[in-house]
Amino acid sequence: MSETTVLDGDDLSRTLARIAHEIVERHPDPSELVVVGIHTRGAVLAARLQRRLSELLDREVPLGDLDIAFYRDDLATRGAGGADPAGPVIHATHLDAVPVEGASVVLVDDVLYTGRTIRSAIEAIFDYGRPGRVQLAVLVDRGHRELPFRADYVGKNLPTATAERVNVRLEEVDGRDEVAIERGDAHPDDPEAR
Ligand SMILES: O=P(O)(O)OC[C@H]1O[C@H](OP(=O)(O)OP(=O)(O)O)[C@H](O)[C@@H]1O
Ligand SMILES: O=c1cc[nH]c(=O)[nH]1
Repeated sequence: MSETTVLDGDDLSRTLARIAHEIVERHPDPSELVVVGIHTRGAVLAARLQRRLSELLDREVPLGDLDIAFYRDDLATRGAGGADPAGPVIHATHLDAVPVEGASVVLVDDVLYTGRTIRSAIEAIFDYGRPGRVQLAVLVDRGHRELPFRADYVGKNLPTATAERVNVRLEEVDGRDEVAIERGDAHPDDPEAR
């Protein structure tokens, strides 16, 4: 197993600044803007983006976070709630105080891969209200979609093999900011590994 760093802390900070500016450009009426992050690292990124957006717009942009564990379509196989130690960790969802109804929700996650997390997140949001629209911001799009989603704001497009993993590390969770590609040990003749 080997790892290559593709974004360091400065790159990550510049990337978030760019995404914040893109969001502002595409929201002529910022009063409808709401930011919602997906646990765990998507919520951390959403909080950072919300701080930048609030500064740029000179108004407090509403911020929420959600845990999609109970909405996953693979809940039965992954387990949840702690019965299976390999299952997803359940966090609280904080959307009650967020004006989702009619809003322009910018959903934030660290990695976009199959798209299943995003499908679950949209389902979760609709339990709290009917947004006017939902846009997606991700730090990394690594390809390999299994559902028809694309991101509106992408920090970095990172073509990957399925045997690889993108590791997003954030100061608040991991002690440092970094994006790295971890290479698996797939056989070199395996077309999926290229
Ligand atoms: O598009 P998808 O195929 O749904 O994959 C993307 C999701 O997967 C990751 O979480 P993961 O379940 O790997 O757990 P993590 O929080 O430990 O990174 C990542 O944080 C995204 O939320
Ligand atoms: O490579 C991947 C795939 C899913 N989630 C991640 O964080 N990285």
